[in-house]
Amino acid sequence: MTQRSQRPPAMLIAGSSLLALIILVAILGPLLLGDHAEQLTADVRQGPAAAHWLGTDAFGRDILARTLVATRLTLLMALASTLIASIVGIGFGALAALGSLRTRQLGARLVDLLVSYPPIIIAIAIIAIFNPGKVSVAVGVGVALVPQFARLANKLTAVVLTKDYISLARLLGVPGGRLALRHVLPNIAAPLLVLVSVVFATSIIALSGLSFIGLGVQQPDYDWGQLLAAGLRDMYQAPAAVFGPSIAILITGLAAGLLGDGFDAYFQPRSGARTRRASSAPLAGKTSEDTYEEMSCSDVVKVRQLKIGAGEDVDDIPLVRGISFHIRAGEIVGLVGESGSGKSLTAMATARLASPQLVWSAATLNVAGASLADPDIVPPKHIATDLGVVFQDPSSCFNPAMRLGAQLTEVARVHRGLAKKQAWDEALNRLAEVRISNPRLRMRQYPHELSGGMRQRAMIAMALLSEPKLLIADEPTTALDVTVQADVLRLMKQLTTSHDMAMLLISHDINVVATMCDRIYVMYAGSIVEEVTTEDLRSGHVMHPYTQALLAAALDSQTDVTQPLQALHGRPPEPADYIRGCAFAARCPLVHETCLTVAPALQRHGDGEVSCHAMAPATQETMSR
Ligand SMILES: Nc1ncnc2c1ncn2[C@@H]1O[C@H](COP(=O)(O)OP(=O)(O)OP(=O)(O)O)[C@@H](O)[C@H]1O
Repeated sequence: MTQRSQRPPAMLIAGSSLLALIILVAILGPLLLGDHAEQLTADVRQGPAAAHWLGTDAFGRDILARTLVATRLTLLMALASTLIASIVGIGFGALAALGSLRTRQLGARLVDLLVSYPPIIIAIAIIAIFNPGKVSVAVGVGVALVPQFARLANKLTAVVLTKDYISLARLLGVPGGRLALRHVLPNIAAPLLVLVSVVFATSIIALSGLSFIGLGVQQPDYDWGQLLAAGLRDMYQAPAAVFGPSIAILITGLAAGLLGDGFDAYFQPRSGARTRRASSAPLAGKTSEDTYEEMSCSDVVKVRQLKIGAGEDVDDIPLVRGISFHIRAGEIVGLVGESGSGKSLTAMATARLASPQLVWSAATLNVAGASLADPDIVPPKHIATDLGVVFQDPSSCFNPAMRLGAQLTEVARVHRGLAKKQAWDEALNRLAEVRISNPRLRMRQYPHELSGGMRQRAMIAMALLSEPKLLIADEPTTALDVTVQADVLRLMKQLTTSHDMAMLLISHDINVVATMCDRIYVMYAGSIVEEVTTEDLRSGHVMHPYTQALLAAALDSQTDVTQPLQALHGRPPEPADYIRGCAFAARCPLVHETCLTVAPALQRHGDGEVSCHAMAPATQETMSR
């Protein structure tokens, strides 16, 4: 991802000016000096003189003229090598990263293997197969430099694919080719452009070196490498003969280097990124529309026994351990818990956006009327419209290489099939609705030109454009300044009412969910330990010792700030350390023998549910004795 500084740096101007001059020489040299360079004279092996500034060669030909004429062939070969290396390398590296887990692993290994071979050996092997000549040397050097592009493109693509705007693009149903061209390529272009200039300079040196040792350009053609070889043979009689081609190689290398450094300075890593929706991750195989099923109840989401694991099997390294929840139409449901409890994974799996590195299963996964519990089923297209996602970090959710207007209108066009003008007006209306100042100006700006609060509002506007039935908001205000947090939360609550949508709000802040939600699920170590209504939460009627501890540790307007807060000591266990019993046992003030060996089941409690042995009547009796 790239961010342009206001002005092209001096290096970029110097590099491109120098290269333009060299290209001019390459165009005009053979036209104006072609005959002169071939002219045989009796003045053989002469030093520099007024008639021949760099002297003459063994046939009395003017070395300066030959150097200038050779510019065209040398540049054309370097250009061909660079094009072969970049097109094949970027294509291979990016496609390998975009493929399935197995393709990615294989691709990465192959790239590592190729990089370990010295390029010059690969080039010589190819030339040996096709015989020395200008075509074989250009192809040989090009192929030899493919791994450099492949490795960089592979690594950059892998990084870009972790960005939220890619997840959202997938949810949007953007096809693979378009995803690669519009969302991946522009965001990996800057470092690749720098590499292009480096490889261009490298290929000139490699091509000249191969011509120098007789494996490159053959008579009667000549390039700088061949002129250098001829000059070296006559060096003792006419030492100036090597100056021409050497200086030409040096100046061209310098121009490419300046251009590369200039690009590097011009394109800074950009902090922003942009949103769109995504179809779920692994999605191959069966088609999806047939999986559509009407749900008889008012639930927008119904999940039963959702398990997510990081091993071969969902139970190997369990991250989410068989949780069940539901969200009714128009309802705001909170998912609260400490960092690492599995909130984001739950939300992403619900949207079928779980990372392809993870395995998951669910007895039921009904979202907006579609049954998505089979990981091999491609979610139907309407899921992309019915689900909106607002991520924690607004800067990672916009494509930094596209203006806000282009990104917003794309959502309206893809989701709702609106014409360009209509989509533009719709996007403007949404920006105004989320109270972004001067929406017309913002539409023309890049994401990095907006403040964090504005970007978050823009992301909400983008999510609204598809008119979703459910908005998943993953810590939507955590990255914002406290002064705008409350404002954004208030706005989101208003929007759920005005757009008649449900919301799954993820937060580690129990005060936030208590203010925003109708119902709250409390998560701990990959399990839901309590479901509680807002009224009960606000009045402190919570049953699980963990929920009680979260409430006690929270600061709100009623907190007596003269008294220390009751911190919850210790840390949640790592997934690999989950015990058979209750995961909270090590931190629980009510811990009992049973807690260490038997996992507590969820049981109804008032309007909610709780999973704690201390709440079970039998255990309560035991404990009170
Ligand atoms: N792709 C992954 N591979 C392996 N483990 C993962 C992956 N993604 C998340 N995890 C692990 O899963 C657990 C739950 O992560 P998750 O992001 O859902 O937590 P969270 O409750 O949302 O926390 P936070 O508020 O910090 O985001 C953590 O232990 C995390 O390290």
